[in-house]
Amino acid sequence: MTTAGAPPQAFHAHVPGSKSLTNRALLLAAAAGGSSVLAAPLVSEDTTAFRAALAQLGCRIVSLADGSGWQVDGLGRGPKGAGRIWCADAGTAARFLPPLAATGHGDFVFEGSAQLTARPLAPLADALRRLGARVHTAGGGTLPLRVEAAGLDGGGLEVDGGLSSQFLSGLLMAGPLLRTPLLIRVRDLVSRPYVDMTLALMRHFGAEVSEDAPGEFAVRPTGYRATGLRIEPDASTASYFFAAAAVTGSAVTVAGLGRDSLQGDVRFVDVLERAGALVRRGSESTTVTGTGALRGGFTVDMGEISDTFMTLAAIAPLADAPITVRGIAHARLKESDRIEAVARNLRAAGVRTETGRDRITVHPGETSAARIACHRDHRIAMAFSVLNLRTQNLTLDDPGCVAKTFPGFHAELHRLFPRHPLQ
Ligand SMILES: O=C(O)C1=C[C@@H](OP(=O)(O)O)[C@@H](O)[C@H](O)C1
Ligand SMILES: C=C(OP(=O)(O)O)C(=O)O
Repeated sequence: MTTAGAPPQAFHAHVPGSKSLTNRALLLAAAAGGSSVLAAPLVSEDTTAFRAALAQLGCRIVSLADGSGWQVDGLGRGPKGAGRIWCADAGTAARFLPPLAATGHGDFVFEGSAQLTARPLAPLADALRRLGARVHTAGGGTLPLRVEAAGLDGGGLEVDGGLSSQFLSGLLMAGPLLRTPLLIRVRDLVSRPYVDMTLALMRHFGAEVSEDAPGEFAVRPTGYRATGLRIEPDASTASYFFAAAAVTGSAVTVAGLGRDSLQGDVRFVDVLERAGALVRRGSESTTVTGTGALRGGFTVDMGEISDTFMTLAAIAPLADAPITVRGIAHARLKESDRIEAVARNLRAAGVRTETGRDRITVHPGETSAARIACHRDHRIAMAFSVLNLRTQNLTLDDPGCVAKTFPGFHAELHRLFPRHPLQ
C-alpha cells in the first residue's frame, strides 16, 4: 500500500521479448529467401524449442556475437529432408511448423511433451489433409503428427478457430509457400489479436495477404522476403509486473511496449484501469500506477486476451467486490485447464470461487497459507507470485516452470519487490 501523501515507488521492469512475435518471426525468416536478423528475441524454452525445430528442418540460425539477436539464413521455400521434430511444450511449434513442413518435400514427424500431446491439433491436421497433404496423427488427432510432404496447392478451406487461433495462424503463414492462392474462411475464431499479429508479420516479410470480408482471408503465393525485426517485450509477461504495481501501490513502466503494440495482451492494462489503477499509454512505453486497493464488482470478457485472465483472477481476492471473467473456455485447453487450475488453487487458499464452462468468479477474501499447484503451467506460477506479494503465505510447487516464457521471472520480480523469494 502507498503511504498517504508519499509518491509511489517507481520501477522499470525488464520484460523479455514476445514469445508470439519471436516464434512467428523465426518461421517467416526461415521461409524467406536471404538472411534476416531478429533483434531482442525471447530466449526461453518455447523459443529455444522453436529455433531447434527449425534447425532440424534444415534452417541455419546463429546467435550474433554481441548477444543482440539472431541471424536466420532462410530456406526461401519449404523444408526438404526427413526427421523427428521436437516441439517440447510449445503450442506455437506444434501448430505453426506442420503447415510449413507440408509446403516442403520429405517426411517429418512432430513430437512433443505429454502436456502438448494432450492439447488439440485435429482441426489443423484436417485442414492440411483437405489441402491434399498426407498427414497422420495419433488417435484423437493429436501429436505425434507425421507429414509426408510433396508441396501443396492452395484452394479454398474452412477452418474451425473455436479451440485455438494458432491453427489459422499456422495455415496463413504457410500460404505464401503454396503453389496457388489460398483462401481461408474461419469459423468461431478465438484469440483474434494473434491473427492480426500473424497478418502484420507476414506483410512485414513481404507476403500479400488480405481479409476480404470478416473471417475470409486470401494469401497470394509470393513467398517471403528476408528482413529485420526488433521483437517487442512480451505483453503477457508484462501483465504480471503491471498487476504487481496495482496490488502494491507502486508504479511499473515497461519500455518498448506502447499503445500501438502488435500484441493484444497489452490491453490487460484496460482491465487494471477498470480495477482502479492509473494507466499511462505512451507510444514507446506503458506505465501502471496502483493504489494498492483493487476495485471489483465487474464482469469482463477476456476471450481475446485469455493468457492474462489468470493474472487478474489470481489478484481478484484482494478486490473489494467479486470479479467475473468470461469468454475464456479456450483457456481450458492450454498448458493446463486454466479455469480449474486457478479455481482450485484459490480454493486451497480459502478463497471462494465459482466456475462455468467459459467463466470464473472470484470473491474477495483473506488467503490462508497454501502450496500452489503449478501444473507445469508458467502462468499459474507467475500469476500467483503476484498475489503472494501481498499475502506472503503462498509457495509454488514448481517455480521453475516459468522457464517456458521467462526463465528470469523470479529474479526480476525479486529485483523490483525483494519480498518475492528468489527461487
Ligand atoms: O498465436 C499465438 O502466438 C498464441 C495464441 C494464443 O493461443 P490460442 O489461439 O490457442 O488461444 C495464446 O494463448 C498463445 O499463448 C500464443
Ligand atoms: C498458451 C500458451 O502457450 P502456447 O499455446 O504457445 O503453448 C501460453 O503461453 O500461455
